[in-house]
Amino acid sequence: MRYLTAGESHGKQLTTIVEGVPAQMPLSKEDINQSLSRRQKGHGRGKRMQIEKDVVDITGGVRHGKTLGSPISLVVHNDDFKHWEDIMGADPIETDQKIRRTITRPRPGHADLNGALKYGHRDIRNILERSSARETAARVAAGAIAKTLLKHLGIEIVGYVKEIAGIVAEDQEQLSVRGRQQIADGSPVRVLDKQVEGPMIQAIDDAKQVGDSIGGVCEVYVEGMPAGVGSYVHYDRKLDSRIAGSVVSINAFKGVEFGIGFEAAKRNGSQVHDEIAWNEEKGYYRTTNRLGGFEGGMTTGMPIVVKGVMKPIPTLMKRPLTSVDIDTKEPFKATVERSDACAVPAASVVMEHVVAFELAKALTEQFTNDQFAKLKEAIEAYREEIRCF
Ligand SMILES: Cc1cc2nc3c(=O)[nH]c(=O)nc-3n(C[C@H](O)[C@H](O)[C@H](O)COP(=O)(O)O)c2cc1C
Ligand SMILES: C=C(O[C@@H]1CC(C(=O)O)=C[C@@H](OP(=O)(O)O)[C@H]1O)C(=O)O
Repeated sequence: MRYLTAGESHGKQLTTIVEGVPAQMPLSKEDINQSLSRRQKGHGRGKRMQIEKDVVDITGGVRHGKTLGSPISLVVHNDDFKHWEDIMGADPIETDQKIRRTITRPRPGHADLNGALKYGHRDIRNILERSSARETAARVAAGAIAKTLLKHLGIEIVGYVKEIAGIVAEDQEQLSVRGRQQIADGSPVRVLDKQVEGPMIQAIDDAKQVGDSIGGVCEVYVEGMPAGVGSYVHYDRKLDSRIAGSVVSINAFKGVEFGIGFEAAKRNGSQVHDEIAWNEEKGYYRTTNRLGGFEGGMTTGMPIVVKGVMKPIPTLMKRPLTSVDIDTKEPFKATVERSDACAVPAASVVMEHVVAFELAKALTEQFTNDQFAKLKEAIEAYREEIRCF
């Protein structure tokens, strides 16, 4: 499976093409719309989320509620486009209008300056339109198809907020995937301990009030992946490395951890590795899950636990950093009209969906992607084979 997305933040629409989804898998608009709607929730977003109501139009690859095996094309319209038609249209415009609207002041921490240097654009709008995390709506649409595939195979995945501005949601460790889903379904910023919910929301409100931004940590938890998915034989087949790449590819994500992650550097080996046990019902399993479900680039059959860290949003409403105008070369202090103060809750939904895509991709590569029923059958047979191994 693979996917491509196209579209600018304030352009007409976002388009996603997903290729390699097995034929005859049940898929409805509702499966995708639920995910799109979850991505739009979450405390800390700016005014744009009040304008957009993301819903998908399936324009190819699905007929009568089932996939055809052909590429699936998905469209999500930008409701904000109506305010931007003259700025974002594909047709040429008058030079004086162009000059008036040209953006020449790059924001530190965004793609503005590097993108302008690389592509030679003197109007930074040509960079920010595509580097905007609006594109994550298209990625969530692709990931929702992957999630549907996983669900039909008995694999459950959920993403939620782990930490915001240093405030940690401690009580999640003991929860099952269902418990974690309840957290994510309600409001992605809600956590088990009500004591924690308050301070997180407060931290976001405080940042908003002073016109600054804050980041945090998202966690994705997966139950039901069989052991041995991925491979140790070549770097680009290691599933943990593919997941790490997909997480860091989310806008503003700067790091990834599996299981205890960076904490492993401080511990002895006996406190890091997970002992192997066996019983008739489960087959092989680990008595702990400190490595978060991966050994040798392959799943261990234990829950996958992966964290991603999101830096604070770079556009700062009232605490502008210094930058340089690319026309005048004069320093200036950036100010803005609209931005998110914190997008960690929304990003946890994005992370869930990019991880889901990597898992579905690995399963369809390892087993089959022709017919969904055959994929299911092959995985069930494999589960039984490894249980008795
Ligand atoms: C869901 C989500 C919403 C975001 N909203 C904003 C925003 O409102 N303003 C902003 O400057 N950056 C926002 N970002 C972050 C930028 O898109 C990101 O920092 C930028 O693309 C540069 O990429 P980098 O931070 O990965 O280097 C958002 C990111 C995500 C995941
Ligand atoms: C539009 C989305 O997020 C946007 C991501 C974003 C950025 O710079 O990354 C900047 C903001 O866009 P605008 O300048 O239009 O307010 C966010 O709203 C979305 O998540 O759907």
